[in-house]
Amino acid sequence: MAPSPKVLVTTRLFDDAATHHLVARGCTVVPSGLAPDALDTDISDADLDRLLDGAAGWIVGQRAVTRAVLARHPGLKVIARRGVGYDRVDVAAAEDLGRVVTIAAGANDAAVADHTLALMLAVLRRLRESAAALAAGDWRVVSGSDLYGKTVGLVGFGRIARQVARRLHGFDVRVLVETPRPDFAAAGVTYVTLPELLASSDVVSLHAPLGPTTLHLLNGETLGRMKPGAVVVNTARGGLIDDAALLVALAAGRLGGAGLDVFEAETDPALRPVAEALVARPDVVASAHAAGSSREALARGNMISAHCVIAALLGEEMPAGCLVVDGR
Ligand SMILES: NC(=O)c1ccc[n+]([C@@H]2O[C@H](COP(=O)([O-])OP(=O)(O)OC[C@H]3O[C@@H](n4cnc5c(N)ncnc54)[C@H](O)[C@@H]3O)[C@@H](O)[C@H]2O)c1
Ligand SMILES: O=C(O)[C@H](O)COP(=O)(O)O
Repeated sequence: MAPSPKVLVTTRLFDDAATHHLVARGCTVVPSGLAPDALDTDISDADLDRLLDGAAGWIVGQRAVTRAVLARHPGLKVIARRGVGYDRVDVAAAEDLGRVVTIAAGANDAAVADHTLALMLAVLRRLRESAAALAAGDWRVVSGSDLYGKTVGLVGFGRIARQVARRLHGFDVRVLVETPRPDFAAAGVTYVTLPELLASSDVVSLHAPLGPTTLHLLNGETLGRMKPGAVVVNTARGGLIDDAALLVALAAGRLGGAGLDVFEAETDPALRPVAEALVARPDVVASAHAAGSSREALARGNMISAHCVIAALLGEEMPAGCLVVDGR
């Protein structure tokens, strides 16, 4: 290993504490050159190759890490996600090429769970319409629905969904869960199939990773199986929902609204008009992939990803939170 291994940081909102830690452990930190809150998907391929030249570590945001990029940079030993989703990283290629891929497991699960509840409640209580009316000087009451007493269906039951379930118990709701491995004995949840969950839930909240089995999990057909007036919440990944089909279902009045933090348009600019039509709707409460980005979660994720890179480069044991992921 070079005496002062180069670590490229392209994830947005990286902070000084994590940078100083990398430097203190002998790394040379190379920033992306973008504005601190800009997405690394905005870096051109040529600029990325220039930035990665000679890098041993890469703390990456939502940018795709492809086999081709990895092959062009044989000195790149470790790719660390500051978050937990790694659907944009070709982990099979990384494994083939002997590279380490890590995530910051648990760094942002509380933040995403809080945000999920915020979206759920905001849609149910029609806070967007209420706030807009009041801002326009209209003091009428905009009446929404209780969360209390409802049935909430969670798709996926990993770190985030379990935190969502814990929070939901305080609302006295029935919690249904659909997951491929219903082996976690959680009090107060009932494991069901996806068709059962869709048919019974007043709120459907998505917490599964994006992959071949979850792409367009909610599409025209499955949205049509949901209870009339039900609410959809997605704080997981754009691509779990067919956004065009969701727009059709909302416009037809089939659903009660949607809370959306993630959109297909994030990775497919051709779908921008669909995302824009969704976020313009009064029954949609939206944020721009911010669920996991509370100040506290960012600080944790930044420091964990720095630790992951250092451990991989210096051959140390991976510290708590650093989870090495593979292609299986
Ligand atoms: N919006 C944000 O800012 C943000 C932040 C963090 C995570 N995320 C997304 O949330 C996802 C979940 O995060 P996590 O930390 O809970 O991950 P996790 O790996 O702990 O849990 C994922 C769960 O999904 C389940 N799953 C896998 N395939 C499924 C399928 N076909 N149907 C139903 N369930 C399935 C898994 O068995 C597991 O229970 C991440 O993959 C990421 O994409 C988004
Ligand atoms: O996968 C995640 O945890 C979220 O998408 C947030 O990722 P980020 O921390 O890289 O923004």
